[in-house]
Amino acid sequence: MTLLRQTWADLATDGQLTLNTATVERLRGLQDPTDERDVTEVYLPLAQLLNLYRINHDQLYADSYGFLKIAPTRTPFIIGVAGSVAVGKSTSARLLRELLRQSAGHPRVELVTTDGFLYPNSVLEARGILDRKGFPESYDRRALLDFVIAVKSGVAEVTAPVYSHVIYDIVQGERIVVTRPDILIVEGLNVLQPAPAGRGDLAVSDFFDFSVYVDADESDIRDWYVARFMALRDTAFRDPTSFFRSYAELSDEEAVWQAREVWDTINKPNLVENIEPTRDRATAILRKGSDHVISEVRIRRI
Ligand SMILES: Nc1ncnc2c1ncn2[C@@H]1O[C@H](COP(=O)(O)OP(=O)(O)O)[C@@H](O)[C@H]1O
Ligand SMILES: CC(C)(COP(=O)(O)O)[C@@H](O)C(=O)NCCC(=O)O
Repeated sequence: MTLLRQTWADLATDGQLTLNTATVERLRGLQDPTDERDVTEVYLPLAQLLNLYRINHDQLYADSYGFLKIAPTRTPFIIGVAGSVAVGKSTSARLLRELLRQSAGHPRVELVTTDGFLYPNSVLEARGILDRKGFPESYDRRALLDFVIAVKSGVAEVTAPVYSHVIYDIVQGERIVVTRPDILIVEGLNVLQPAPAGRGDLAVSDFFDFSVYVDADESDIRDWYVARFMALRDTAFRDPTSFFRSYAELSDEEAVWQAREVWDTINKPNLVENIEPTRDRATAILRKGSDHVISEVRIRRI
């Protein structure tokens, strides 16, 4: 079912849960105009719906363990957040993390981005796929799956590798540690992908209890990608350790050309071939207009 933004906003019943301007500004990504109104009108009802799913999930596990006569263990609720490069997934995932943390019982919520599971540049280079970063084959899917299974099974301490956009590679020796959260959010381009056909294997999406796809027209996302590239040229690309230092010297015209080139040869094909086809697998689709603002929400009913 598709709900226009106002109809969706009217579903919210918990006016207590909110985030202040400073928090929203801290959590939103570069060039992302998401504001407090979006939190109240879009993310608050979403967090409430998520909490309904979570309460039922916890009850189902408790009842099943009782039926099977096995010791009850706390099973974390897993949320996937998917969508194109530059669509604003990170903002959505961070806002949900914050809202869920504030909800009843103050659950422990962890957020992991799948870029940590990209193969290091040395491996991508050896396989001749350095220009396919973000495509399914550029990830160590087995390691990502093992990570999610370990968290879902309640392993006390699970670690994940860390990716840096600044050095454009996996950070050697750095890991993030996840210690038995109540909720795990897994955010990334390809998290809704099913397991490769014919292998009888599993995919991380098999472990999601709820999933969100952030959606917009490709031409709009391309414009946001280019605008963000221009903003990065004046900020992050100036960092002496940035892999993209040379981009900081590009003229406006050259920077637009370069950003479009990356979009047209990498991010658009990945969106069209791999990411967009997974959209209808999501429990909720947040649909953005050309102004980057969420205009409607689609909820999968089956
Ligand atoms: N080259 C870069 N340097 C620094 N930060 C970057 C760079 N590219 C992307 N980012 C940041 O990384 C985060 C994830 O970006 P992306 O994968 O495009 O997803 P989304 O825009 O959907 O959140 C964003 O917060 C973005 O601002
Ligand atoms: C790091 C990414 C693959 C996103 O990873 P994710 O966390 O979504 O798995 C992407 O932001 C990226 O940098 N792609 C490479 C092409 C580009 O520079 O836009």
